[in-house]
Amino acid sequence: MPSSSPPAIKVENLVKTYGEVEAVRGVSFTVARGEVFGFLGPNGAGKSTTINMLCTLARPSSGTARVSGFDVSRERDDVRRHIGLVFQDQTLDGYLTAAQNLRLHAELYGIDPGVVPARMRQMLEMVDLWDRRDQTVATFSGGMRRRLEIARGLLHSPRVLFLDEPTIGLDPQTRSSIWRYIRALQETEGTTIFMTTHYMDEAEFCDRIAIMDRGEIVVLDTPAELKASVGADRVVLGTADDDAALRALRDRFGIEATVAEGAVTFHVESGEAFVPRLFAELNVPITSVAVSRPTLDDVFMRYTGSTIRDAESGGGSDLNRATMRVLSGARR
Ligand SMILES: Nc1ncnc2c1ncn2[C@@H]1O[C@H](COP(=O)(O)OP(=O)(O)OP(=O)(O)O)[C@@H](O)[C@H]1O
Repeated sequence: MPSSSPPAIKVENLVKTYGEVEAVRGVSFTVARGEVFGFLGPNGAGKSTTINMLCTLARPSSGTARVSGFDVSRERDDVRRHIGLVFQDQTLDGYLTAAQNLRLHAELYGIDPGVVPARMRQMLEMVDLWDRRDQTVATFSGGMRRRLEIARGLLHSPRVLFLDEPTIGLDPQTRSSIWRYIRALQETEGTTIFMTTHYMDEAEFCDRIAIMDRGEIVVLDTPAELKASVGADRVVLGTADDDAALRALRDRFGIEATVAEGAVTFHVESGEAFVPRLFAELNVPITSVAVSRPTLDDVFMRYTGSTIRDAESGGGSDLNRATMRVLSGARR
């Protein structure tokens, strides 16, 4: 990347307060051009508020953000021209056909009419809706609508595409095809993708992930580095004599293991490399062995204190978090 080209997104000390609630508490990060950037966090963490500021839908209380080189407060129209949005609230017109929805969007964005038909075809083919272009959207399934929204969000060749939970509620097949489009886009058009998701398996596909909690970014790195930061692999052993295995692990390897759920359990840096040594040196018959690497679930748990599923199901947490924020703000 030439040094003269600005990053896709550059955020510095961005703050958003709603009355007493500090929804976003001074976040800073940079997203490189062409990157697929994942934004995770429990409900009420401040993800939507941050995205809304980046998309010029909400004004920052303080701090700065530049998208594709343009300031979100002072150059809103320029920002808007260079971004695409696929949000959770559906904004397709059900009475119009797929093609009509896209044409409307092309007009709103002032796309050169000469290039519209070819671009429409390209996008509709990418999301496998070309054959359905003349059907009304009201007849589409949820997955088809979402695919059409993605096609529409891309019609004007945005530099940065914001996706808010693009695959929520979709079947695994549609989810994986949406990911195929996202990757294809990144490769063919160099589009930067900024997305939120609650699916940890999808977060794995991101180049980098930021985890937000209570208005702050608590960690930001590649999925691999994040998992490495959580630490050691977990090894679960079935043995013929657990007590003897615990003693042998301590004496021979200096490992303090425990018996959990009927199996000898411990953590080591590199589980796979360790297993052959176990078989060779433990001197206690091993009946089963399972090694598991830290997952992004472990990462989420480590940095937010809850699993993504618990975080998702905690319906009342927004209010609690807001209250906590007010209280913690008041203490400062
Ligand atoms: N318009 C608003 N007025 C008042 N408070 C708001 C407003 N929008 C968001 N908040 C508060 O700001 C905090 C952050 O909300 P936000 O929607 O950004 O979180 P989120 O991480 O996107 O959550 P979710 O995963 O549930 O979408 C919450 O406490 C929320 O109640």
